[in-house]
Amino acid sequence: MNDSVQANGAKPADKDRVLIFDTTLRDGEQCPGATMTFEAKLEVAHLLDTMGVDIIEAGFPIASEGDFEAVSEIAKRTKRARVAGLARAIERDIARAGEAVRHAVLPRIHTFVSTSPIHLEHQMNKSAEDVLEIIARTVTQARNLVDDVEWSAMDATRTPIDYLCRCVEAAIKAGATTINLPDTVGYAIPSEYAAMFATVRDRVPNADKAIFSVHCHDDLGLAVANTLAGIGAGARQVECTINGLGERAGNAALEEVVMALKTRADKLPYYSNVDSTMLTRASKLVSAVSSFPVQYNKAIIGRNAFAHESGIHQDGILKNAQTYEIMTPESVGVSKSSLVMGKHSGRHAFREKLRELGYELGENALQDAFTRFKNLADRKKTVYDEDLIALVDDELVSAHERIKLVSLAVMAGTGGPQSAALTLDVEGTQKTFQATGNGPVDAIFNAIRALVPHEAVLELYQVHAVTQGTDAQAEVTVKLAEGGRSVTARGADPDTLVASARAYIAALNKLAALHRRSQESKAG
Ligand SMILES: CC(=O)SCCNC(=O)CCNC(=O)[C@H](O)C(C)(C)COP(=O)(O)OP(=O)(O)OC[C@H]1O[C@@H](n2cnc3c(N)ncnc32)[C@H](O)[C@@H]1OP(=O)(O)O
Ligand SMILES: CC(C)C(=O)C(=O)O
Ligand SMILES: [Mg+2]
Repeated sequence: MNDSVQANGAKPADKDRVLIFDTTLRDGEQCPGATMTFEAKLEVAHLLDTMGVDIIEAGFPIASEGDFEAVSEIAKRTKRARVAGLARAIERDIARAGEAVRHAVLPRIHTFVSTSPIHLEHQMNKSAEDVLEIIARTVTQARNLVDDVEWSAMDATRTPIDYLCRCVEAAIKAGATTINLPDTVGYAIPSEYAAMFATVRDRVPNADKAIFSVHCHDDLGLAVANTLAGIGAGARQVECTINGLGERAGNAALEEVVMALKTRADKLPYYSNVDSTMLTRASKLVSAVSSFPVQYNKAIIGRNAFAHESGIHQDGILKNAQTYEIMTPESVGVSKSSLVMGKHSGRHAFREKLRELGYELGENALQDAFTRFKNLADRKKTVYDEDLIALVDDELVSAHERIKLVSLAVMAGTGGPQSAALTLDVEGTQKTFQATGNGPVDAIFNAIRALVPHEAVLELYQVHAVTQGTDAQAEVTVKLAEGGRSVTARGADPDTLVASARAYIAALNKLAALHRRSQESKAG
């Protein structure tokens, strides 16, 4: 239930309540490729009912047997919301819609007819006077079936205002309890859409007998802006869809409208009864069942809506989330903001991320790991947690080692022989060697053998990708055996050859450490 409080601390009045009419299952399903199964529709309707949507437009019962079945089953199962079925201004459509919603606790028939000259002439082939008569007849028919009838003027925003007022008056006179003035083709701009509502509400003598409704399409990307403008001009029902699913560019997105009202209650003193913490869940469900992916940067529920990669923003978020977030992730059902590690990230976020992963590094180790991370991020599109773990593990091991990799350049390809120019830091002294080999890895290992002569035998060499993609970090495992002892070590890097060198060097360091320890114990 609504718990919103206005900026001045007062509870909003009933007259400021905006009814949320969800048409995901009707207008949303109308967009190419979004067809949902019967079971999926029941699941979506259940969630909409639970989250506090006021009216669920469950389908267009005349469209198909399946649509009829879905509307009637949703009508039977829905506990709190009204359930609407859509019908053209045609007797059989209205009868079918009435039949489908009749078991609902709160049934609604939503009937519509075109009012704009272009639709009347080219689609309906009817005169303006014909349509006035059709409105009176069909709304009366619907009202004889149910008490709650919504009438829509299809293409209202391209309809001359005088004629639109006559149609609205006729619909209310015939018993319509909700009047919807849709921007069917997404043509309106906010000031114009608001003016249409203001004029109709002002001029139509029986306007106070109906609730006015907005229904906006996003052809110009203005669906939500127009919706808010309509509310400002007195509309108290909003028709919208989860994820903005709908005809062509879609309908006004429910989550955007709900959160705009909630977040900007100072300028938009209206409220809805939708539980906003369920928005993310609803979005995921609709995306899954309609097979429509949600764009990453979609407002409110896109995966980047509470994700931050740039260092300056991450630093701000860590200090106080309100520096870069105007609503809390919890308010839309996301557990917390995420800090995404990438080439734009800074030290504050890097340290915090490592803490989350269980690492507490000293200043120098952190600085070294950060330098390697930046290097990695420059070469790799996404730095996953696993990449960081591999990188820091590697850093922790090599920090105490006597042999360190300084640089590596490899010549590989079909020409052969492959060669590797390697520089190592061996106990504080840099040494370089260029070796050839039977393949680039062999060349690298030969160079290491030349720089750090040893008897150890390579028993295992294995490569695998830490994360997915062609830019994934490679993790190489090397096993070396010497004098009855064997050690296994790993090296990670997006470059498999560098990872190979790191792994071999790490194994040598381990062998040396073992050797040192046994010498010490013999001496002690
Ligand atoms: C803006 C909107 O979203 S409107 C809703 C759009 N949604 C849909 O169309 C989805 C479901 N539609 C359907 O399944 C089918 O179109 C049906 C069952 C409704 C009708 O199918 P058909 O009888 O084969 O007609 P078809 O779709 O080809 O043409 C539409 C007919 O409805 C008429 N029509 C369109 N809107 C209305 C209306 N509001 N009131 C009365 N007649 C209308 C058209 O003029 C056309 O009539 P005609 O056959 O006399 O030329
Ligand atoms: C059926 C009506 C309300 C509609 O979807 C529109 O006009 O966009
Ligand atoms: Mg529509």
